[in-house]
Amino acid sequence: MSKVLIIAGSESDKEFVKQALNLFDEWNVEYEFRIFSAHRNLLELTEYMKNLSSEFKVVIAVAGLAAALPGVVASLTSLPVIGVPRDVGPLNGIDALLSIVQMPKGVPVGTMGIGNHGMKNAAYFAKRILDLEGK
Ligand SMILES: Nc1c(C(=O)O)ncn1[C@@H]1O[C@H](COP(=O)(O)O)[C@@H](O)[C@H]1O
Repeated sequence: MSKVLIIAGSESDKEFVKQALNLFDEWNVEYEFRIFSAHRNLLELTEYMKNLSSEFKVVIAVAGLAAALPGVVASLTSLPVIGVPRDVGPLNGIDALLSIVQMPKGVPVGTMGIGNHGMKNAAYFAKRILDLEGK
């Protein structure tokens, strides 16, 4: 069974991420949800990504503020990575968006919009990627 991996930067992102998890539950899409911060737990994140199961076909990486996480995840896998900028902090997600969207060449992150719509669209986009397998 193909699965989606969702990684968020903090426990404080959990409720936000739930919007995507609810959609996956509704669609019977399998997923794993993990919390890792590139800033705070880089070594653990790297170790986890090194041993990733081949069941995963796409990764969603969610972070607010200075959002290094999606780019770092994209540097550690050849799977498609969808980045979601969370609308937190004094800049309301503009900081996270700019951290995610301008990746150096060769390390792409498919960047969604800021906030709730971006989180839900990440689920829709991941589902489209999984659906390619049956086509
Ligand atoms: N942007 C990052 C990264 C990272 O990019 O590695 N790690 C945590 N964070 C973000 O910091 C915000 C506040 O986190 P805390 O509530 O833990 O202080 C969260 O939205 C998280 O995604």
